[in-house]
Amino acid sequence: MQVAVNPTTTLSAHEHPKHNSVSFLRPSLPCRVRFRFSHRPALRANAMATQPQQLTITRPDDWHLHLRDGGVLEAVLPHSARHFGRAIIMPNLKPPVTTTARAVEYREEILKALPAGSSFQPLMTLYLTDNTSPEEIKLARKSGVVFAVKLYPAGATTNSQYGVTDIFGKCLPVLEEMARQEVPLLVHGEVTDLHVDTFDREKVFIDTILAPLVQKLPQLKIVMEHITTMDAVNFVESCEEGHVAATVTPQHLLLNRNALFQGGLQPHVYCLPILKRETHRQAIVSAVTSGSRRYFLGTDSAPHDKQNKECSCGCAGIYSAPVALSLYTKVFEEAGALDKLEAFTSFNGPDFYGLPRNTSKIVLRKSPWKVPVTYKHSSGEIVPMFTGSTLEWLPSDQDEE
Ligand SMILES: NC(=O)N[C@@H](CC(=O)O)C(=O)O
Ligand SMILES: [Zn+2]
Ligand SMILES: [Zn+2]
Repeated sequence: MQVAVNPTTTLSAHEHPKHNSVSFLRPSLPCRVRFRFSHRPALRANAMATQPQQLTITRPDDWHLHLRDGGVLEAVLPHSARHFGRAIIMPNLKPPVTTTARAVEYREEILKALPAGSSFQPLMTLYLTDNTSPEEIKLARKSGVVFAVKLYPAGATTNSQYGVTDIFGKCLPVLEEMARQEVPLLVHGEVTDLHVDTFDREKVFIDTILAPLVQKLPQLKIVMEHITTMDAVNFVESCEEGHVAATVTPQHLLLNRNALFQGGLQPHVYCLPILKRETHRQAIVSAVTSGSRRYFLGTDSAPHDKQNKECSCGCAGIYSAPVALSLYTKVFEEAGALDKLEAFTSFNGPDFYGLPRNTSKIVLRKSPWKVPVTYKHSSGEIVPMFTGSTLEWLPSDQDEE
């Protein structure tokens, strides 16, 4: 990774002096008030003196992405394809992608919707159900286009109603086949028991499902998707490196649960697992910026039409694809860990999946830019995370420089 302290001077990242930085939750998202990052002025002046203005990093991948289909796919795909080399494509369509044959078709739809000249690669996944067969896993492996299988506990999140009702009762033969074929299991890690408090669902899932699963099938590769708690961090750290890893979203690094209620109910920061309290956010930031190889970028960018977010029973999901790279960079900058950014965005994911790292580069420049208020699609519009606000880091392709 190269770091430029001004646009003309380039240092390698490890030579760069760590700056004093603050990591705190800025007051967020009052109704109709634009989100703005604020630093304490004294620290800001100090930080400005040493902070780099430009970074060149290996092209990142997104290891957790919802692209949907039809008009929404066409509208959102360019935002991911612009800067990411590859993405793990989530299978929770309506109806879900439960077979390799359907994954192959869906992949074709995505490739067709790509902007001309894009080399973005969709890495497909299967949606695990109570009836998925070990045979399907062999087909998936043989296809060369399916890279993982996704576990949605039935009822846990958007379009999860066909998900698994009893993992140990119904899915062990499939999971054993996945371990044999080295197909990773991606996990939405929340229990669905209505008696369990929403904020505890990840921890209870770890205790009652994930820990026993790792004990039973230590060879199965598992990615705990979109982790939100220090319990998840502790769990991931307790497992063998290379067997259990986690993706982390921009929202769980930047926001705590206050953001949901700041100045009124805020549907555009509602996602699952729900935002947690500040101590959990801090634990995730520390884990991710520590340089550990167990964590990698997964935006969980999850577009829903504005109407389905701003209504009496709004959908869970935050559309972050256009802003994610700016936000991750911000998080690492605030933690004084810009030298660890590239491993998180571009190395740890492919290393875990056993895929080559990307060879092309992107440039992240400090150049304030305004997030559009909405993005139109064929039958509606999508409100992005941090709608209408100004972000500091602007990503661009190296050859655009
Ligand atoms: N994260 C979300 O809140 N929503 C996702 C589903 C998921 O990843 O759980 C979606 O598909 O909308
Ligand atoms: Zn999920
Ligand atoms: Zn998701």
